[in-house]
Amino acid sequence: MNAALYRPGDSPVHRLAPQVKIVAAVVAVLCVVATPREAYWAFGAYLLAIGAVWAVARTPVGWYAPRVLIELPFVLLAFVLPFTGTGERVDVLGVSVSVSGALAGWNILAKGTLGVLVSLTLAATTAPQDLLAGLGRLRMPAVLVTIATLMLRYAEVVVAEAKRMRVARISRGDDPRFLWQAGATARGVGALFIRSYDRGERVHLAMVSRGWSSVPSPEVSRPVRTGPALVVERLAFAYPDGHQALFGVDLRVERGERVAVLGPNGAGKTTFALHLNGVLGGGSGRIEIAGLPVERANLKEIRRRVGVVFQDPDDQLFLPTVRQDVAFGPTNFGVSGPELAARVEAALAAVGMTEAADRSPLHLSGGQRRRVALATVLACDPEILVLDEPSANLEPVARRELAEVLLGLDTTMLMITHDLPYAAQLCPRSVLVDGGVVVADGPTREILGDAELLARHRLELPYGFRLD
Ligand SMILES: Nc1ncnc2c1ncn2[C@@H]1O[C@H](COP(=O)(O)OP(=O)(O)OP(=O)(O)O)[C@@H](O)[C@H]1O
Repeated sequence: MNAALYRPGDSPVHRLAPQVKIVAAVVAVLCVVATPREAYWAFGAYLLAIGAVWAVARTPVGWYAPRVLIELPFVLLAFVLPFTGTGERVDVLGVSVSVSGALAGWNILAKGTLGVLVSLTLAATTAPQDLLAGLGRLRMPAVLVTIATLMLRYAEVVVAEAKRMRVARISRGDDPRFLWQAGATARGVGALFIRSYDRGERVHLAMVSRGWSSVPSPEVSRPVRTGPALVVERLAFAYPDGHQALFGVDLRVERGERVAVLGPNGAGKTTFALHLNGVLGGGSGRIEIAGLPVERANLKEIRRRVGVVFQDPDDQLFLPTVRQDVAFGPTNFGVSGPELAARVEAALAAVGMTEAADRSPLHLSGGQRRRVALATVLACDPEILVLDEPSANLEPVARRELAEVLLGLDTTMLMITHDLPYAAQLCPRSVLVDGGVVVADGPTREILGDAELLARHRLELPYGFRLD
């Protein structure tokens, strides 16, 4: 939705500092609100001023027209008030209308419309992340900036989920235009909010894992890196609802190793991965990344070192363009200017998505999104790359191309996968997780060659696949 509200451009209005535009918009709205409702000339002047800003911003009236529909509730209220108001009444075309009700309706309609137009003008000429940066520069309380950031993404999530559910309903013979489908529509709205809440939470986790923080964090320190890339000792964790997902995981990974994390559904693989850069925590045990303990004081540095590519690329992508999404992580880690541009270009080139830099991630195919999601993490230049189901939903060619990209990286890699041939191709070593513990650890070929071990943990090689 934020992409739908923002209309990229290069006008003087677009180039104005976002904090200046935010202050101007707030002042404009306050002036509108304080204007006496009988000062009709003033409302006309406001409208002219807004029109002048549109002209300078080169945003046509047609761009605003459909979006102005969000003020529909104001219009309905303004329409009802003249009929329900009390006090002196007059006849208009044979209908009795309350004078004070009509004035109240006009007041709401005029001020509501102007307020909405000012907000739309701000949103149309300022990219969402610039708006958030502007709020930050205005020293808005961090909690408000956090809420605004998440509201933007949440709005987008709700719209995307609604579209998907609508398509799914129509494809099963439902026609949401008909009134008798209202019951199904209402149930759909309930499901929509639950689903979008879940996704909103996952998006939040993905943002946090790329160094996003609502509160200013200390500069990233770069302590000397010593020892193995990763050491995990007796890691145990229960979710807030009491469900124990990890029961004491032990793992040691040397630098440059590529390790597959295998295991049946619900084994605890994703829960484990989310601990590696402190997105989940609060259990017991110890994790060290290149000698640095994963604990609150080190989280920024840990998240720079450990990049997690989430299972669903839609959780990872939330900005209007691919380029902005790829720049999100490094920006959080303090990279800017030419270095930032170079990182973004290099990450997009590594995954073969340079051409898509200025497209909306929402308009890409599943395979392309997966590659961009990988680029968003590569741009952070992590020492350890954690991939959750990288080959899921990929067509064979995209799957092979992704394998080539991954084989070309020299980072330490942990790859959670159900795709056993992919594990065999990419990872010399595998760990098998089940019931929240590591049940086997060794060369991938040995683990995949042990049919009994695989069967005990609900794993099997695909039909026709042979280990050479
Ligand atoms: N937010 C949550 N709250 C409570 N329990 C959860 C939550 N997320 C996961 N679990 C539970 O924790 C256990 C481990 O889940 P996890 O997602 O880590 O498994 P997984 O090995 O990644 O599974 P899959 O292969 O299906 O992705 C499961 O039993 C799951 O139901």
